[in-house]
Amino acid sequence: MSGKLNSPLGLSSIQSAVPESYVLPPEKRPTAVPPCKTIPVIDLQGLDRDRTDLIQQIIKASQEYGFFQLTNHGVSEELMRDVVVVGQEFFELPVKEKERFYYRDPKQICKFKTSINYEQEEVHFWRENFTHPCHPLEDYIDHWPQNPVRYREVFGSYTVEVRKVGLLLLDLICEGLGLECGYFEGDLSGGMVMNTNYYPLCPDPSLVLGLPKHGDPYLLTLLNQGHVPGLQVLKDEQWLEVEPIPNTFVVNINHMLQIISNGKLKSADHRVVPSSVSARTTVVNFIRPTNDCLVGPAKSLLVKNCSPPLYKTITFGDFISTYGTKTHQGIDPLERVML
Ligand SMILES: O=C(O)CCC(=O)C(=O)O
Ligand SMILES: [Fe+2]
Repeated sequence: MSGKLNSPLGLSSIQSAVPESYVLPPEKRPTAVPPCKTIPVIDLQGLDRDRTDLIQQIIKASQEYGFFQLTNHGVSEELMRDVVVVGQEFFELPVKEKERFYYRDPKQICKFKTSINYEQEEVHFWRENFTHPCHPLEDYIDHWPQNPVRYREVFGSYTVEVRKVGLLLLDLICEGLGLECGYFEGDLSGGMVMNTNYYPLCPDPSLVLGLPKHGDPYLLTLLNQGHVPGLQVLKDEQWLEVEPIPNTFVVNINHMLQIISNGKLKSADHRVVPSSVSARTTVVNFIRPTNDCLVGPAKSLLVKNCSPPLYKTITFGDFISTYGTKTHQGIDPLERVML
C-alpha cells in the first residue's frame, strides 16, 4: 500500500504560509468577488399552490445561471446541520484513521484524497475530499466509515432525504422542458454519489484555489455549503460568489442535463476559494446515470422544437472515463460530444 498521505491540510491550522506546491501561477489566482444576491432563490413552499410558476423559475434559473438556491425543500434543519458537523468530524480524525480510505484503486467504494490528483498535478488544490456512492443505500452503507460513530446514521438519513428532493426537482424540470412524464426515472437517475469536501483554513487565499474551474459531469448537484462562503459561479465571464443561506441547497445543472435538454439548460462552471477566517466543510450529492445508460438530446424536444441535436448520444460511462483528464487540461469535456 502506498501509505503516504500527502495532506497539506494536516498542516492547516499551524501553517503560517502557503506551501510553494499550492501556489498558483499569477494568471490562475482568484481575484476577490463580492457576494452575489442575484443567483435566484427558489422557495419550494408554494409548490402545491404555484407549481407552474415554480417550474418556470427553475427553468429560467437553469437557463440563465445553471444554478439556483433552494429553500423550504423539506430536509430538516437538524439534518442539514448534522451532516456538515459529522462530515467535518471525519476530516478532523487522525490521519491514520482516514488513511484506510486513501484512494489507491478506482474500484474502491470509499475514497479519501487530498487535492484532485495529487501524484500527477503540477500545483495542488487546498482541499481534502471523501467520496462514495450512496444509492441504493443498502448496497453501500456497510462499507462506509464507522468513525465518526454517527457517520452511517446521519449520512444514511441525509442521502435518503436529499434524493427525494433531487427526484422532485427532476420531475419539475421534466415538466418544465415538456418531456414525457417520468423521463428521468430509471437508469438516468439510477445512481447517487456523496462527495464531502473540506477546505482548511488558509493563510493566504489569494494564492490558491480549493477547487479549480469545472462543470459537474452528472445529472444534478445538490450542495449543502454550510455557513462559510467560498463557492463562485461563472456567468458571462464574471465570477459570482454564491452567498451561504442557512438550510438552503445550492442546486446546479450538470453536463448530462445540458445534453438531454439539447443545450437549453446550462451546466455552469464553478470553483472554490478557501477562507482565511474559517475551515469550510461542504456536503455534495450528485444524482447520476448508471454507467451503461445512454444519454443524448431528448427526441421529443428535437421534434417539438424542430431543432437538430447539438450533442452525440453516448453512454455515461464513456463520458465520465475522460472527464477528469479533460477538465484537468482545461478542456471543456462537453466539446468531445458536440456535433
Ligand atoms: O464545495 C463547494 O462549494 C463546491 C464543490 C464542488 O463543486 C464539487 O464537489 O463538485
Ligand atoms: Fe462542482
